[in-house]
Amino acid sequence: MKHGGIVAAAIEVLADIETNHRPASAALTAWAVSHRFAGSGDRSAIGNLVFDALRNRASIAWRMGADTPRALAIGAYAQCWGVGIDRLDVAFAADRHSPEPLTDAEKIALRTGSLDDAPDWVKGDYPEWLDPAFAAAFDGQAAEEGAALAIRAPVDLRTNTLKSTRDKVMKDLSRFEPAETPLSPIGIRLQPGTGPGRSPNVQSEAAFRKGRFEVQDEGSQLAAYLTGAAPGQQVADVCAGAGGKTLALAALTGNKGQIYAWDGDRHRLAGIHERLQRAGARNVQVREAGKSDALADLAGKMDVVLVDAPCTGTGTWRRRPDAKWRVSEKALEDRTADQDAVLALAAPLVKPGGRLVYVTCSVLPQENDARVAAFVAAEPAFAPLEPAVFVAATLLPDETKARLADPALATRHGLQLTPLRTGTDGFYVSVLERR
Ligand SMILES: C[S@@+](CC[C@H](N)C(=O)[O-])C[C@H]1O[C@@H](n2cnc3c(N)ncnc32)[C@H](O)[C@@H]1O
Repeated sequence: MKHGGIVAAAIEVLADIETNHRPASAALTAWAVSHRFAGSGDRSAIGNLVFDALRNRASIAWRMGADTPRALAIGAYAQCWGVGIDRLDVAFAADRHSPEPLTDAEKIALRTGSLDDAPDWVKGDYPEWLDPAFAAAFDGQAAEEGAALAIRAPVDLRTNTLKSTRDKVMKDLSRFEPAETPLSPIGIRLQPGTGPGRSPNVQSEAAFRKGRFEVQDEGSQLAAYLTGAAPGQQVADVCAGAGGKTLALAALTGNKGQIYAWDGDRHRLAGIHERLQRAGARNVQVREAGKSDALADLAGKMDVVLVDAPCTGTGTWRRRPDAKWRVSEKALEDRTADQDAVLALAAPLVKPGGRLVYVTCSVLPQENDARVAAFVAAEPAFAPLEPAVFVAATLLPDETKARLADPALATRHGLQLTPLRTGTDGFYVSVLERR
């Protein structure tokens, strides 16, 4: 497909998302099913344009003076793919599947649209109702932090040290031009595609099938390190989901000691068994999902309890931009209630002197420091550690420890990683010691 057709298809998909309140991935699949002539390259180009439009929705709408699917797709094509008006006109003229030619008003908007007078939520491309939360979290940098959450994310991989080394995996994947991640000593970064270009799909690689690496954002890798888990320890992962952090913990503990993986939802936990096997993780016991008495025998015995809490996922907007415009005040309220519930469930498992580690992939203070503050008010036996203290107690290299101990990353009760600050997804980590 030529670019005119790609823009037209993106307009259709954006309209479907808006009209039918569908997730972007479902709308893209529906489009592909009804347009079987489109090849996989076309489908990923259309997907890229749709996701770029959603990542940058507020700023495109401001510049274009309209929030319609057409304005968003054309604006994303010009703003994110760097196509000037002349080339845009040529691209549209060269393809009979193009949308209607640009109007004079669109041409003026594309030429002169500016964000100079735009409010922070437009410059930062986040929902207006979250402005107070962003202002509180980022003290004068809300627009910049939001804008960094609106850029395509790289593909980050975690070397599975139970089976390989970073150097070997980088050789396995040399055709993707891998680079070492700056902070995680076992992370590998592949750059995302630009414009219509595909991002690397590494899950069909032999090295993946052999369990030598996992796809995992560098921030998530760091969160696993920040638990301080070490070989020989007893660790409970009570929101294990499909096991992303469980696998990282198994590698960190070198298969020595015991990890107990559990989740409130049996469907989410179901995927963990196959992943554990592929990764060669042998020190993980998966406890029966849903039933919290499945953890009763662990009470007071754990060195580390990880609560990788359910959250709004605001820190992952680079990867899931449609979620950004769907998140609601009600969803935020529901998640904070879940977070309080799961902290209360996890706390009794920690042994005296042990650590409760609270993690979210959110940047909203309501889900982060506020939850920790509410928890310690109810459970005075737990005290949040200073980031410099819990960072020092990890197996991270000294340069990473120095970077993560930077006071600029510290919040009242923990540590906040963001795309702007650390080049990772947005992750919050608080470590509480049981006195
Ligand atoms: C952020 S996800 C976990 C991701 C996973 N740890 C990983 O690294 O791939 C949060 C998980 O918390 C689970 N959850 C939600 N409420 C819960 C509760 N009250 N008790 C236990 N798990 C809960 C959800 O089912 C979900 O799998």
